[in-house]
Amino acid sequence: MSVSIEDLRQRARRRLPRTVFDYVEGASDDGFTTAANRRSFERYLFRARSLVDVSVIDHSTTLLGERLATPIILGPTGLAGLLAPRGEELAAKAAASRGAVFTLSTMSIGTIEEVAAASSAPLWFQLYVWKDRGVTQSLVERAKAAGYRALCLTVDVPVMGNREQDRRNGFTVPPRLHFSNVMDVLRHLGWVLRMTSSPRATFGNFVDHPALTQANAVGVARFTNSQFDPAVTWKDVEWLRSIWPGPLVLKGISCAEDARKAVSLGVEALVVSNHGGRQLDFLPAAIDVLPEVVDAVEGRSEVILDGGIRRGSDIVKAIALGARACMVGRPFLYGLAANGRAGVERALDILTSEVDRTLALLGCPRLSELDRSALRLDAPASLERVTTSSHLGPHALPRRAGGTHES
Ligand SMILES: Cc1cc2nc3c(=O)[nH]c(=O)nc-3n(C[C@H](O)[C@H](O)[C@H](O)COP(=O)(O)O)c2cc1C
Ligand SMILES: CC(C)CC(=O)C(=O)O
Repeated sequence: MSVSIEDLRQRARRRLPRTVFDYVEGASDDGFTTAANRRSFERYLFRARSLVDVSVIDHSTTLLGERLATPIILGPTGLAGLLAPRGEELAAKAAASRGAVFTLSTMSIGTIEEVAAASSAPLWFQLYVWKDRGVTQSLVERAKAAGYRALCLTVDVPVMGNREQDRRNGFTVPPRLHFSNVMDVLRHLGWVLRMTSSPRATFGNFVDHPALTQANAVGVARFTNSQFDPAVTWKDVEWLRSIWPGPLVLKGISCAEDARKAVSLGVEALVVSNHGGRQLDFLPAAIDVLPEVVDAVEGRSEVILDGGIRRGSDIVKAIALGARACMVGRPFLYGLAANGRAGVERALDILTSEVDRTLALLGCPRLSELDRSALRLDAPASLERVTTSSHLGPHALPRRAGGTHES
């Protein structure tokens, strides 16, 4: 039985061919940022209160005007349908069963319409802007027609990050057998057999694209770099505002200046994210950027933290630092690969029960009442080893003016 996200990860590793697992794990360049996303959570320690009635725990939150049963959002992940047949639909169903938001990637295997039809979860659509603005506009219109509630524009992929392992593996869409991976694929016949029931093995929203035939496997970076527009600017945010009637979310914000610019354009929510360390390497850990962005927006936009969450305690730390909710990527993908819909539900249940236990032990029964006073903001000497090895220094965290830290 999987009792932690790491257990699900190990199961996913056993069940997936190496090239597919490597794609999920993929970090750019030296993997500094991916590792920092995890490591930096260790720098935030708790200040627990005792003798508080914690017999009832409330981990609900509000986001974009909606009350949500859980602060966990399933983030956009391209090609999730390679982990299990109809993978996006299964994950969206799991999200619905737990009251979580599911975000569908532009680059999913399942289409905008298939996923909307399969799930009653609150759905967000993640957008990559294509050079052909006609394609972009039609994606937005399809999402609107299918009932997606928010449009989540990813702003940290002007070009694809350098995922060296995918390049070594010759990872393509559809995945191709070649001399170097044939033995590995044969060792994962269960996956091969399961995937025979998949409707397709390429980007579902672009099935008619001439570059995407079964006969013509393309490298993900080659394809996306040829289609995504590296010239996207704030003007496009204004354009999207004009064609999308609902809330707009920007994902991939990593500094105060961009946060303030987004607020000035009326963007409703920002996702502090470095794409799980898959894009620009040597960005700081997302949790270390969070206070800067929270302080910059001054409550005029909601802030979501994304990157490195593997424990409920990570979620509690992010909420205490001012996030409204947290996105997870790999944790639910591990669950999906390990056991389909039930695996995603397991991932959500593991994180939720860890949130609840952490809140109880912290003496704060309501997630919405967390603030920075729940954390020790200065890394004590016991953390020196961690801070030294992470190159981040002990005082990266700006204090909120008038914070309750000393109370
Ligand atoms: C396999 C995979 C595919 C991803 N695809 C997308 C995508 O299509 N669009 C996007 O905005 N982010 C994408 N991401 C980034 C995630 O949305 C999220 O930012 C990241 O996974 C968070 O880090 P975590 O995996 O540590 O939770 C992807 C991440 C992974 C692992
Ligand atoms: C298919 C890719 C474009 C998805 C993505 O954004 C990623 O792998 O990080």
